[in-house]
Amino acid sequence: MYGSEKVSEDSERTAFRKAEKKYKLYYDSTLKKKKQPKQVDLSEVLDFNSILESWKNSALIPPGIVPLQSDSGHPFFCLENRPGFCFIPGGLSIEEQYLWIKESLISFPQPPNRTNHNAFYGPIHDLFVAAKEKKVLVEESFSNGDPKAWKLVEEQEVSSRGKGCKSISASVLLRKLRWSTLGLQFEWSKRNYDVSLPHNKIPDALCGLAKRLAAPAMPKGEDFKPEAAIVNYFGLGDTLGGHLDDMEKDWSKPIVSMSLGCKAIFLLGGKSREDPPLAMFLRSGDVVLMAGKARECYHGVPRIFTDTENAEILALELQFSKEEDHSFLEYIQTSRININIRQVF
Ligand SMILES: O=C(O)CCC(=O)C(=O)O
Ligand SMILES: [Fe+2]
Repeated sequence: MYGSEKVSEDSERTAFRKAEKKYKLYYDSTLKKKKQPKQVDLSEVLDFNSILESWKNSALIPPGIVPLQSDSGHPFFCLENRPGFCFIPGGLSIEEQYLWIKESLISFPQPPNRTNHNAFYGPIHDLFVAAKEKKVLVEESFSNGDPKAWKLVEEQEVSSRGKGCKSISASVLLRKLRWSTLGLQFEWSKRNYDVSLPHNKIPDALCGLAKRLAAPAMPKGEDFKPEAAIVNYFGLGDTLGGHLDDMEKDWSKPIVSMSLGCKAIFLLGGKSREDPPLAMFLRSGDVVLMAGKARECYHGVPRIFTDTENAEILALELQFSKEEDHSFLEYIQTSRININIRQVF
């Protein structure tokens, strides 16, 4: 489901794939100077921020979009032709965005939570701090024949280990961090939850937040139980290919999906990859709910924007302007984080 995965020739020709190709990042090879992203026509991308503004100012709403209000009075939108899909513009306050960006970088990738690095390097503790301290992950081999293992060491220590020693800097690993899993661990190779893997419960504060956000998409009288979450990390050029999240038992319960950091384009397709998807912007703080019929809809993220004009992270930059937050600011200025929370059973 990640951008690097191969796509078959047939799926290359679907309407979903065409939209992915339309929006994905290409560089302009006609320009001699610095690599420049190719211009892309964004005129068909739904912008719920401006829809909200015109709704508030003049009660005008484009056809097919249904404006609603949560119990707390927060506005959100549904789509007539995609029942079960809700878009909550600015569903997270700036303070919540600040908190969950920090948690996504500091706590969420901590073992026993797994990340995309586990399969190759084993568990890595404190990756974000290690990157800040310019540490390096080195491969250790043991003379007693124990299997090799990777360990974080100070930069200066690397040269003393000799030329043959395999190593990779923590900052490169942080850049290559693509996902971490919280609560019940998702096993990507089997595309299922592996309940036998050690795991911590989803933190209470995140549970509370997810329950509150899930409310507009919940069946009446039922309670959302957050049991697992996938945290996706995107740098410029990273994509999340069209997919379904179909490994949870009860599709009447929503997936609660929160966007943090740089703006992205989200594609919401239909039941088939042949259905032309709707494109919409996802900004920091936006929340998407997918429940019921919407759980059968292909979706993905073909593009994130990291340039000042398009990233739209000014408020976040101010929030992270203290000296002690510099490393978070640096990361989020070129990244997007998505936390999506699920009830598994
Ligand atoms: O990044 C996003 O907004 C969507 C993430 C998603 O669909 C997933 O992880 O299943
Ligand atoms: Fe998904």
